[in-house]
Amino acid sequence: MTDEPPAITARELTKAFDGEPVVDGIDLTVEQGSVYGFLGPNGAGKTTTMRMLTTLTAPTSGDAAILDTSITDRDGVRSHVGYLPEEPPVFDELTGREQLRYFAQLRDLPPEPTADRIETWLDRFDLTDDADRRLDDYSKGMRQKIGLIQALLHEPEVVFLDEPTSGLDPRAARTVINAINALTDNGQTVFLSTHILSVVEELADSVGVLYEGELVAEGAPDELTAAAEAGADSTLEDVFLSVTTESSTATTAVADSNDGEVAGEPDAAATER
Ligand SMILES: Nc1ncnc2c1ncn2[C@@H]1O[C@H](COP(=O)(O)OP(=O)(O)OP(=O)(O)O)[C@@H](O)[C@H]1O
Repeated sequence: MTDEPPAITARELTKAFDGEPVVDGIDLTVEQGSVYGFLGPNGAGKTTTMRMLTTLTAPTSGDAAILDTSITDRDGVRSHVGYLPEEPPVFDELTGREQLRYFAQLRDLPPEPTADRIETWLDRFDLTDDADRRLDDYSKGMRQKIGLIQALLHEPEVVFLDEPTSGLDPRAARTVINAINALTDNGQTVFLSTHILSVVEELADSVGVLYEGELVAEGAPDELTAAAEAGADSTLEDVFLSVTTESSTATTAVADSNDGEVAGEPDAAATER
């Protein structure tokens, strides 16, 4: 389509702890302006993958790039990415507003537009009235919102979100989902890890399922569900369950990245990775 680089590429990306790979040679390509839903059971290696892609931990082997900037270039990658980890890094003794201003300073963001932007985000997430309360008085959901604003404040091209709706009430979760949609409208890319499959179904342009450190299925949500055993009635949950059981092998429906189609019958669609 264009010669823009992908937002994210990973080649044979591997991380081992004590010689045991927890992320085992994954290959990924995420196009700019898309939402990539990253699924997998607890302990599959999702957070470790995101930590590698955001330069918080170095791979044992393999390589990855954000917009053509290798993850070995920490400062280069940091300027392109925002990251909301499962536990947002905030200082309990600061107020919500102070935390965001402090983060803006750390990022060397220009004070004036940033101050306005902070107020806009606080308002959007219904936090204006609580912005001068200390973070140790915040609920989990409120801290989550501050963490999310922090990940978005510098308007990064690529945003990594680990369970962004965790702890949020339905209204706040809807605000986050709408905010994710607005990001992609703005050309930003979202790499979204969540266990809430309805969020992935609603938002993701493509989905990858990680199981025991390997990418066992990948494709557009409708392609994955079409290739699942239950056929037309399949849901992402069916796909998730079928590719993440002990008995499943790492041979599952994977969309052909060239033509976006899953070939043939469900069983025949199985592709070795
Ligand atoms: N620093 C570490 N040292 C040793 N093992 C680690 C370390 N960090 C993660 N692991 C192990 O790597 C595996 C993958 O963990 P990871 O947090 O990436 O999984 P996850 O898919 O994000 O899980 P969850 O959905 O529960 O958040 C787990 O077995 C975990 O115990």
